[in-house]
Amino acid sequence: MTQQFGDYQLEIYFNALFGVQPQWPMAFAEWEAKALAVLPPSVASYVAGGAGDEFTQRANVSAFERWGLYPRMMVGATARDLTVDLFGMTLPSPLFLSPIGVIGLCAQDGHGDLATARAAARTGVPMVASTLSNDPMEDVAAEFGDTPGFFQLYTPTDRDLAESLVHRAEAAGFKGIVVTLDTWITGWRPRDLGSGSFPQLRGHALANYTSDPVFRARLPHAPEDDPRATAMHWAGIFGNPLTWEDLPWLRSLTELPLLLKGLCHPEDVRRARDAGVDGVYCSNHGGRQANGGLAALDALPGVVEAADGLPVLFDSGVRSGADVVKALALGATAVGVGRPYAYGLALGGVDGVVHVLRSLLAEADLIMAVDGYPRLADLTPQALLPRPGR
Ligand SMILES: Cc1cc2nc3c(=O)[nH]c(=O)nc-3n(C[C@H](O)[C@H](O)[C@H](O)COP(=O)(O)O)c2cc1C
Ligand SMILES: O=C(O)C(=O)c1ccccc1
Repeated sequence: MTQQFGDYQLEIYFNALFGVQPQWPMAFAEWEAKALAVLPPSVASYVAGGAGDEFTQRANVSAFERWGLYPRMMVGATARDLTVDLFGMTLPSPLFLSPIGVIGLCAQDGHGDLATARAAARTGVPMVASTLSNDPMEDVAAEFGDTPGFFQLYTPTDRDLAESLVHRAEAAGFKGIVVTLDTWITGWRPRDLGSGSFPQLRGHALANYTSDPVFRARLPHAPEDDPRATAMHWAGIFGNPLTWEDLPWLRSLTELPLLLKGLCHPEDVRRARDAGVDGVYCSNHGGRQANGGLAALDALPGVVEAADGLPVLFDSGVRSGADVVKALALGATAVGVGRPYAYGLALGGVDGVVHVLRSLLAEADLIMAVDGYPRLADLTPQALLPRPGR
């Protein structure tokens, strides 16, 4: 049975009819404003901020405005099918939760990684769990229920540690490894620089390292005894400036599906494909890494063409169900939600994340109904028209 995600709308109206008013904001701008007001200021600016004057971050969002979906009438789209096949699994929807390294800090109790995993269990929306986590990956994976999860690897320079992290992810039951390529060095982020605050350097989100036997063995003291030295050691091994010559080694670490995150150029996608990756992940890290660059959405069609049938995951700038539909029409296999769920978590914990995901899915589902595209396969580039004059 496919879920009719649009039913969330009826649930909200009927609840209100019987005296239960909606608990949370219904649109991104309000989630964001309210969440930023409740988060500690340094976390709020870390999450909301990006590289440089945040031109690319804004471009990610405004790129969606340049496309419009052609409405098609008399299709009879009474039932929609949003199920997606990915690496042999059938997912109820094409959404996933993008990795957010400080998601733990977005929850009041500091366990936002676990809360996000619980939201994944409740919605069937897979979580891509970051290497940077307040709770060890084994504890995060234990919350997934029947929903598959993916592990996002920040490849350390210490190869033994990289291997240990991947093997732990396999043992914990993750269904794929997502290697992020665009963050081996941190971009120029004026907001964080202005406050001199970088969460990981203050010891946050390092639980996957401090719980790792290889990492621990390299430290002269137990991480608990000297958190500052631990964070300094982490800073020394965190970022590996990988080259294409490293890809066979990464590929050799696991038989799980291997995806590369941060690919935007078609030539890079072809190289990745030739080297045997199982999927590509088109993203510019939400405009947090390099400013002045293109919107990720503008790179998506070229990535899809070069991927030549490999699954293409996409994120950067998705703020609404309409955005989800447009990314799917431009060829994404699955669409990642980033900042919006961090804000949902800050506002309402697990329920807040579930609300954000259900809202995005309800809107996407209702657009597919109203505009006459009942199946994901109906959403093709021909369904879109660039808006004139933009
Ligand atoms: C606060 C924050 C932390 C992030 N941490 C990670 C991370 O640990 N690993 C990773 O691959 N991407 C990370 N990202 C990037 C997201 O996975 C995703 O690409 C980005 O949020 C998409 O942009 P959007 O949120 O503006 O839609 C982070 C993003 C944010 C906002
Ligand atoms: O903040 C980020 O986007 C992120 O993923 C990160 C993680 C570690 C170092 C620098 C950036």
